[in-house]
Amino acid sequence: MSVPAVDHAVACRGLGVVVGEEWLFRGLDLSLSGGECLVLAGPNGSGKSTLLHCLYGLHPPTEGTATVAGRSPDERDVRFRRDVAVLLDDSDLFAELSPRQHLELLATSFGGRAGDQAGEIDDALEAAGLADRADVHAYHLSAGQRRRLLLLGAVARPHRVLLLDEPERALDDQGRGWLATLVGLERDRGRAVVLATHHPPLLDTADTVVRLG
Ligand SMILES: Nc1ncnc2c1ncn2[C@@H]1O[C@H](COP(=O)(O)OP(=O)(O)OP(=O)(O)O)[C@@H](O)[C@H]1O
Repeated sequence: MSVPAVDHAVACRGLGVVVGEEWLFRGLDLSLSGGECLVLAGPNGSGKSTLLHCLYGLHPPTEGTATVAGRSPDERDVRFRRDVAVLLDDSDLFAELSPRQHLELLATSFGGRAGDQAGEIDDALEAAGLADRADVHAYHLSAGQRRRLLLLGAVARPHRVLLLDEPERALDDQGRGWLATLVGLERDRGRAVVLATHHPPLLDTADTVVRLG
């Protein structure tokens, strides 16, 4: 499903975060429209995850402003969550649900009817290389298979903006190729993507690279 491109899907002005007594980053200006991808790069501890937390309303900036999908980030606000999908460090699965049940749950949670998206779910599982694991409990999945399912879950939600923290983690070469395709599809559908990565080929998917640290 395509969504209308949103001008300035992400906009930050003078954003800064202090951790302890030091500025992790400061004076950060970002501007991203629908259909664009912004990649956050930088060494361990440079603040990439913290910046993503700011954009999802999980970490208040020390100074400056952030606007995401036209709102001040607040993950408790259902209107915000309807526009902003996320895969963060601590994103997790329901151990007792299968990949298919996870995606069905997401489909029905956001207004769809059970069964309506069965074909799309099959296609998504196939593309992610999870077709033969579609009906096993999530606790039987490998780390890379869990990561693939978490990514599928993030993009299965309605959203205009997608935030991804090191989405390549635990993925093999084939999985990283699938991830790059997924990010390309998101852009084609008019979504704005912000991702933090240590995987250089993902930098090629970027319209803008912001290096922290
Ligand atoms: N709430 C917090 N309280 C204390 N320190 C924090 C907090 N949030 C982040 N930090 C510190 O801020 C620094 C940046 O962490 P962050 O996870 O944002 O970096 P990163 O660039 O994502 O690193 P990595 O590449 O290792 O994932 C770290 O030193 C971390 O310990």
